[in-house]
Amino acid sequence: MGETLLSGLIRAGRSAADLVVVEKREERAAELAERYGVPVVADVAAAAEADTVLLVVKPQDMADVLAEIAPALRPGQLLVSLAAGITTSFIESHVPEGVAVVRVMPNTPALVDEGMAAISAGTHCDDAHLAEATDLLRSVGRVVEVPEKQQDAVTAISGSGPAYVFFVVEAMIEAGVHLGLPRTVAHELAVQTLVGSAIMLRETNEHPAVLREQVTSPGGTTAAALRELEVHRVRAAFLAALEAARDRSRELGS
Ligand SMILES: NC(=O)C1=CN([C@@H]2O[C@H](COP(=O)(O)OP(=O)(O)OC[C@H]3O[C@@H](n4cnc5c(N)ncnc54)[C@H](OP(=O)(O)O)[C@@H]3O)[C@@H](O)[C@H]2O)C=CC1
Ligand SMILES: O=C(O)[C@@H]1CCC=N1
Repeated sequence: MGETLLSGLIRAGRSAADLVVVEKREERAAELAERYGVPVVADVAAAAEADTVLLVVKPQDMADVLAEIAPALRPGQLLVSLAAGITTSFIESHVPEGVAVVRVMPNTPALVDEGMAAISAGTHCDDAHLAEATDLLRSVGRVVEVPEKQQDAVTAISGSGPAYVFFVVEAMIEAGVHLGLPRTVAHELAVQTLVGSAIMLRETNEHPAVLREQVTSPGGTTAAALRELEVHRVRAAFLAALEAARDRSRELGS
């Protein structure tokens, strides 16, 4: 996720000289420096001099990283965390008083500048901090502000969401192959169907149920397929899946 954001910031015209990446593994550091022309350092504390620090480590590593970086932080700086589940109050309790914290839940379509990010302000965050975080994330897609208590649900829908979509496409390709289509053809049909449907959703602004009804001819093929999806409780499975993701996000933050 960190590299996705880094590449987006550079595409959006941020100067590589204004960025510093922290990467401890030498091989990976060399790869990032070569690919993006950014300075890459191994010492977390060295990056703490930046006005804005993005934290893109796993939730399980967050306490260790905060312990490393905290002594070098100063009030007024902005910390932007992209970690699932980690609350702004957890971060605030590990850094000096007055450091501003913004919690963000991004997603991987940021790689193609079609990301969806939800942001929530912590206690010491002013409008300028929130605007800076919004600006960073807007480089790679859309941004909404949500109350922090909604972030676990956001994680379940848009943070993890791309994986569900890829899973469905994968299942459609496998089904196409099962029906006798060459794999390359099944792949192209499924992917373009997804892209076309996604653009329709955004451009028509219609409810998905309306668009689904337009495909569903009375007594036709789509009705036959949708009946099977209902019999196999796909809608209920999505509800259970998103609840599991929401619960896991809460767990990661506790
Ligand atoms: N993947 C996704 O779709 C999304 C991820 N997120 C969040 O983004 C964060 C990163 O996730 P993801 O990119 O998938 O995970 P990765 O494991 O790919 O990335 C985590 C990175 O953190 C580095 N790291 C770990 N410990 C330290 C440390 N002490 N100092 C400096 N760097 C460290 C790792 O380096 P190394 O490889 O050398 O160990 C690795 O590059 C998570 O908190 C996740 O919740 C949020 C939304 C979507
Ligand atoms: O799977 C995860 O925990 C991360 C957070 C949202 C998407 N990926």
